Amino acid sequence: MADSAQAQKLVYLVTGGCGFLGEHVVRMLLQREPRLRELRIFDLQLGPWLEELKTGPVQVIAIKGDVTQAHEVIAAVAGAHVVIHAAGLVDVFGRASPETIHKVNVQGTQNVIEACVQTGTQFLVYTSSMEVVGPNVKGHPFYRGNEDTPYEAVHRHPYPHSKALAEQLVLEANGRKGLRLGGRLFRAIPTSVEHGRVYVGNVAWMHVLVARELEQRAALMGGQVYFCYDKSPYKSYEDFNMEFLGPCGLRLVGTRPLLPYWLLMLLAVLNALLQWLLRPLVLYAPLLNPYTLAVANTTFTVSTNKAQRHFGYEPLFSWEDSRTRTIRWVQAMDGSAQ
Ligand SMILES: NC(=O)C1=CN([C@@H]2O[C@H](COP(=O)(O)OP(=O)(O)OC[C@H]3O[C@@H](n4cnc5c(N)ncnc54)[C@H](O)[C@@H]3O)[C@@H](O)[C@H]2O)C=CC1
Ligand SMILES: C[C@@H](CO)CCC[C@@H](C)[C@H]1CC[C@H]2[C@@H]3[C@H](O)CC4=CC(=O)CC[C@]4(C)[C@H]3CC[C@]12C
Repeated sequence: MADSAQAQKLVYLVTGGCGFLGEHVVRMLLQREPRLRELRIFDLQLGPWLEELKTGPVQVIAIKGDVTQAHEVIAAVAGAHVVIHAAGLVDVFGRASPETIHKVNVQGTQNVIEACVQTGTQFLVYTSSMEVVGPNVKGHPFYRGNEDTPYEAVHRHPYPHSKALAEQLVLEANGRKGLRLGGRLFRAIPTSVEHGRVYVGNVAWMHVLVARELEQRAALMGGQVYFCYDKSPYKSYEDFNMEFLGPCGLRLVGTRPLLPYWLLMLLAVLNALLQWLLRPLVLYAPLLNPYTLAVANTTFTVSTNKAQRHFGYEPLFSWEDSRTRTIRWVQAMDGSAQ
């Protein structure tokens, strides 16, 4: 009894805990962090699924709050041993204004850092983005690179720009005291363009491990950047999607892109122009714009074992398991959309 009371001593806060990644982190912490006493979940929107978590041995506290509001963040952070900051505005489609993206991703992160410093929370794990590294607008491939691979990063788009600024803030702060299925998709991207993808469960697992090991290995791990990786195969964006969409009844038509690249780019530019023209009347934010086309059309994969070397990370879910789970998830999403 005394042992378990002593063992269960940690207070964690997950910002963006009701988002796609955040929910996985929350569930993973409850399953796999035996030292957890209290788990605070901070988000703009709280999901109804939180209720079921409140009946377990860990005290789960849902906090409806906004990372852009410094006082709300301080109140949530106070007394937490570890903060996992996964809240963010993910938008590469022009839905939100650059100012809003900056406010949530950069100012929000600054507020989290300040709250940690002010309240004495020593351990902050920040979810960045591959977009911070690239691909760059020049289309330079990043072929199975690792955290030390030189690559010319250029951030013209508001989302990667904001994530890069926020990552820099976190690094600098280190050490400071204080769909409908059944249909066809048309291939647009060559199969030779390789994309790195990671199963969300493994990303969540890496967060849990980093947070757990950070205290013991602060000298090694503090201020470090870790790529997320697992055993997912290197494939083009569309071929990878077909690993899940194929078993759900979708078919990818064409072994080569059906439209030439210049035509896709023209469509992308037209979309951007339409977005600009229509903005006073209606929000037009299609999937295809010059930025998303450049990302989809540039090889960007990682090959590293830094997380394994620094804190013993091994993927929790095999590729087969990740694939099966994702197929089930896609099927469930489709079911609930109908
Ligand atoms: N979706 C992706 O492909 C990738 C996402 N990331 C990063 O991972 C993190 C989580 O992303 P996802 O779970 O995919 O996105 P998501 O949109 O599902 O989750 C983000 C969560 O943050 C919350 N949030 C947004 N603004 C907030 C605010 N002002 N205050 C409090 N909470 C707020 C949202 O309500 C949402 O629940 C983000 O920081 C994102 O930049 C990194 C790499 C890839
Ligand atoms: C041209 C289309 C033909 O099928 C395909 C368009 C696909 C794009 C919408 C996606 C291709 C790559 C995606 C991005 C990538 O996975 C990295 C990301 C990381 C983040 O932090 C946020 C999301 C995203 C930018 C992701 C967004 C969608 C794509 C651009």
